[in-house]
Amino acid sequence: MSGACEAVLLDLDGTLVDSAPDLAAAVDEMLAALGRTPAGEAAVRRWIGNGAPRLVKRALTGEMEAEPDPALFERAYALFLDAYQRHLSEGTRLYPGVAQGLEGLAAMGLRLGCITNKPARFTEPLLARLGIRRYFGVVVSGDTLPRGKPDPAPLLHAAACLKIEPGRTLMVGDSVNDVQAARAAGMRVVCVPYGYNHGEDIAAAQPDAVIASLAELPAWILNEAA
Ligand SMILES: O=C(O)COP(=O)(O)O
Ligand SMILES: [Mg+2]
Repeated sequence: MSGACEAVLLDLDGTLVDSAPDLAAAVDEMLAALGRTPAGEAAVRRWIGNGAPRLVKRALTGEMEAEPDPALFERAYALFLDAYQRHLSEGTRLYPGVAQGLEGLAAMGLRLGCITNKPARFTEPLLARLGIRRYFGVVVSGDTLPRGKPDPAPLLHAAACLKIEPGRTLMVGDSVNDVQAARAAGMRVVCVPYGYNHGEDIAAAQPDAVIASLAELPAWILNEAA
């Protein structure tokens, strides 16, 4: 687990991009179509991270793990998908330091992957529109495999695609799901503190390090994991 770092897997929402404004717009449009009160962006920020179906269930129930009526969920999920498709990249931006960090990692010759719980139909256009698709040798979305993070499968799948051992692969994320998936995959994990961790301090999940921005990542790897 302490081999030199040869690949870096990066989470999308809350790590590379602040997508909360567009996700909140889609959630609120869905709720309005169902005759419900809007949730607002602050609530949506706490609900992001376990994929789109769970986000919609949280918006319908106000609970993190509750199951809404299946027929209501189906209707709401279709409304959400339609709304998010239209809002996808209106207000979504790269966080400061992301472009510099990706460029630095690529210049070090590291293989890069993007591992997100976001559905693939949104991941690919978003990466392309923000101009960062070309950095990633593999993209694994929330519906690429039967299970998303915190299951280690998406991370192990990405490492296998890049032909790099898990012990030589670093996960970078914003949430406890990223830390748990990395630990279960036998990978080191670095977190950023600015994303969506359900309102909790990410340091409590005990990643190997917390860095203020991705601009710090190339130097961290050179010092800690080269
Ligand atoms: O919950 C989501 O849809 C996305 O979350 P992630 O990109 O942080 O994995
Ligand atoms: Mg995230």
